[in-house]
Amino acid sequence: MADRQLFHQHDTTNTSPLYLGLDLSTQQLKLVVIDDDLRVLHEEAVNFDRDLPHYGTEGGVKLNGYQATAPTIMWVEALDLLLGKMKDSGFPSHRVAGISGCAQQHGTVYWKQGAEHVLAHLNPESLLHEQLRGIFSVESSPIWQDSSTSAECEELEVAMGGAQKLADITGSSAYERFSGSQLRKIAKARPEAFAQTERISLVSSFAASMLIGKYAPIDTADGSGMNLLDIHQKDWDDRLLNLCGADLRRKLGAVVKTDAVIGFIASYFVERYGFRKDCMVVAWSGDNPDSLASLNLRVGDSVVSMGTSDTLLLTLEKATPSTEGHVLCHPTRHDAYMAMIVYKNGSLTRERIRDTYAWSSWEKFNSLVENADVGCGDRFGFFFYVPEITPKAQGVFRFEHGQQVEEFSRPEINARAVLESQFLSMRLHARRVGYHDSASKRIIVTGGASQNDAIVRVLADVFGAVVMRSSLGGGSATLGAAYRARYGVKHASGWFGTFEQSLNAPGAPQLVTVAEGSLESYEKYSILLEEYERLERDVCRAGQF
Ligand SMILES: Nc1ncnc2c1ncn2[C@@H]1O[C@H](COP(=O)(O)OP(=O)(O)O)[C@@H](O)[C@H]1O
Ligand SMILES: O=C(CO)[C@@H](O)[C@H](O)COP(=O)(O)O
Repeated sequence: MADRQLFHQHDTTNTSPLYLGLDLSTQQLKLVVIDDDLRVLHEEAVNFDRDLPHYGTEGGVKLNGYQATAPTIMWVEALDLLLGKMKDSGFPSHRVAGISGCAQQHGTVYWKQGAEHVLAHLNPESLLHEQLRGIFSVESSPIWQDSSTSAECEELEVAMGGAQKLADITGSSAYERFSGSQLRKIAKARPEAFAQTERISLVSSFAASMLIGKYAPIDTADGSGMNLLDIHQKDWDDRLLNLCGADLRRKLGAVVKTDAVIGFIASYFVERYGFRKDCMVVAWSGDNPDSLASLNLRVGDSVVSMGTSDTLLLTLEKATPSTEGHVLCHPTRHDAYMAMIVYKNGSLTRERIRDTYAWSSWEKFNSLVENADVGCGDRFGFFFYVPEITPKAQGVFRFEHGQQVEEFSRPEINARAVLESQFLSMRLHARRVGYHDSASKRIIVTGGASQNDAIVRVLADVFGAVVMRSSLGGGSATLGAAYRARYGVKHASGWFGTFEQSLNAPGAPQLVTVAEGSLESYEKYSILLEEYERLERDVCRAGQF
């Protein structure tokens, strides 16, 4: 897919535009280059644990009990490392007409007083992390894996008149990882640091700020993951701002539509990496909204993204939030919304089972999955190694013939049990955010684990669905960002088609069927789902946190 040779032609006559999409996700910073026909020319990535080991992260994160953070400066260093790799590969950055990006959602970055001045005067002779070290008032950014703010969540819900009232405004009841409760916690626990903070960014708008050399606005889609934005008015809710910290309207800045052009690339990148001065930067968003943007979906399609987290995404024509799951502003349609359910125990939990029961090999894991029966012979597992979001519970619980057991009598069954459990949970909870549960629907899979055929076959069986993958591979959030970059530039240059129309180009991804679940499997799993739902209630009681 990525043809490095393209960058070695030194063809100065080729001036056709290129677009970049970046994704600052949990474990890595990724980049994709597309041309004006939407063809993917190149992909690159920096993995935090492997390429920046001096920060000592595991899976890009530092865990301390319920707290989960990432060193903000690590993300800064990653950006130069990535662009340095691109430069070394002969990448013609002078052809880049537009850049956009996305990031893991909910995490926050705290810029000290005076930081914007530093951003505006970056010296291309030294690296970003050398210049930005010390300008964050909180040096470890709380991220989406954090579950340390239960008290603040309760305070927010009580103050707003209940969980449903909060969801009616912001699209979600209070969630520990959402930025509002995280801000309230920092404002209370570290008042001096909070007072010294000039600007608060999401991870997405923080990365965009480096690119434009000034504070970048938060976009409506990623802003919907904060418990602070009124998703109907598409503006901050002042009552919530006041509850979460002083002077927040100023500290958060304005909110913009996700397709807004937010500025031109900063001179640092022009001088150090050869970008052209008029390269536009389009608002950055969340990685899940950009996964949705990367796919030309039909009405009724669902997306299952299996990155570090697992998520289920749907387009909604109307916002009817409940206390389960999330409703976000849609990234590419101003009149629509997206529903989202999120699981913390996604890829890392599958990896843990693979390492324990399948000799750390996906191949062996897959053969264990394929050799086990539907329903694992009346066995169910709940694998919440880290405190789970959906449902709110922690711990590992196994049931064999209705009885709770420490370990299955056939331990190798864990491989299929973890997948069945994850997908039964999605089917159960998806119904509550607007998914119409019936067989033969289309599910489009994205993210690292979507490349695994055995995993997607179980997904197809549990949902009785046609599971499809993009012909362009697994990392679709970067691609969504690149498509938005291209659309934003075209729009700013006077083209008034819709985002969906802009995807009508020769290199647009094709959806390829990778697994087909049958009506028979759908019905079998419908019966298992009733037992699963009952057990889940017990697990939630036993695994409270
Ligand atoms: N063949 C595979 N089978 C199952 N999971 C895989 C496979 N290849 C990669 N993964 C999973 O993909 C995850 C990374 O997915 P990715 O979408 O890149 O994550 P993120 O965007 O959160 O950094 C890894 O944690 C890994 O477990
Ligand atoms: O918390 C959420 C969404 O609500 C997560 O989905 C994060 O956005 C992390 O994304 P990945 O790194 O797993 O792609």
